[in-house]
Amino acid sequence: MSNKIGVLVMSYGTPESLDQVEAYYTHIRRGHPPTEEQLKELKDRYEAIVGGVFPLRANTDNQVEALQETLNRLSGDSGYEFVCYQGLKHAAPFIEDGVDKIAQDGIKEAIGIVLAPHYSVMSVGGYIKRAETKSSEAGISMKFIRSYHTHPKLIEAFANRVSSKLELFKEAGAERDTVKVLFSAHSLPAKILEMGDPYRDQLLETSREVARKAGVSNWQFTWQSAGRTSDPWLGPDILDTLHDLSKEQVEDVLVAPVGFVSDHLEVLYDLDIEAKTVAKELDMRLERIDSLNTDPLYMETLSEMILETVKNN
Ligand SMILES: CC1=C(CCC(=O)O)c2cc3nc(cc4[nH]c(cc5[nH]c(cc1n2)c(C)c5CCC(=O)O)c(CCC(=O)O)c4C)C(CCC(=O)O)=C3C
Ligand SMILES: [Fe+2]
Repeated sequence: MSNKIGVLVMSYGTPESLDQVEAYYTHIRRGHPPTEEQLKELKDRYEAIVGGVFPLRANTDNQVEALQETLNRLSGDSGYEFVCYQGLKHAAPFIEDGVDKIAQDGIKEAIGIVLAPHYSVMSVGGYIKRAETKSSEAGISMKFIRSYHTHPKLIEAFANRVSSKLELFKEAGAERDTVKVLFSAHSLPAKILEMGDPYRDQLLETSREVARKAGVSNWQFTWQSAGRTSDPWLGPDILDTLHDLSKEQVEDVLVAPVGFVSDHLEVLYDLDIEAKTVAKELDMRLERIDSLNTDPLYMETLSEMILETVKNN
């Protein structure tokens, strides 16, 4: 008899069309609608990346499908069958919808995992809290994976991407060690540090391990995509970092956004359009590593974390 285990795969969520951007933004702002100006600015950014297509939608679908396939392949004859459900933070199907579906399918045991490797009480912590509340209401026993930022296969996947992009600089005549590798992640309000949040330290650990694995010594960490609010966010921001590097005569920069696992607005706009424009003004060459998306090493990272959690029951 096969023992079914639900896997709630949680991700940020994205609108599916331009007319859904307002509802999405209002949800991110905890029910406070954006001003006309804020809304236009966000719509403009989505239009700039792909003209009204929302890549994170299909990317998340693909990741969840690939995860279910990888997980069931790796679990072999364990006797378990894993069924994956999506639960999104700010768009449908919401985290609560995913838990409801698990319950409707009569599954009593589930694992929750987030498509973001690093834990912060403000990011992954928020996903887990909502899933926990809903699953206890629904009578599902749910365990969570809080982070997987140093899993060897995750490190390997990022390191492979760094190495292959460094080759491009080499072909263009730049010595490997002159290329500055900039690891980056989504900024959060600076107050998380006073709360003893592990987010920054986990990101630095990932960066250090990827650099070591790829044989990179010329690197630093920087933040990106900070919110536009009055309280201070973690810095330095990547745009300031580029200005500083330019003053140090750095000409070649490879950005490795290790806080993200998929192509979406923060990568395709904040890096590929905004940061690239600034680099160009400064006469620097800026490249970005490819996103993990459904990289088999990433799918194996998630699967191994899930299988371990089930085994340790
Ligand atoms: C830590 C973190 C991650 C990484 C971890 C994770 O993946 O969870 C992340 C990812 C993402 N953030 C995304 C989009 C947005 N985030 C915003 C706003 C905010 N992000 C925050 C944090 C994070 N965000 C915070 C503290 C805010 C301020 C409002 C609040 O306190 O909650 C806004 C509002 C406008 C703006 O500020 O730009 C947008 C549009 C998309 C989807 C893009 C797409 O659709 O392609 C993705 C993957
Ligand atoms: Fe965000």
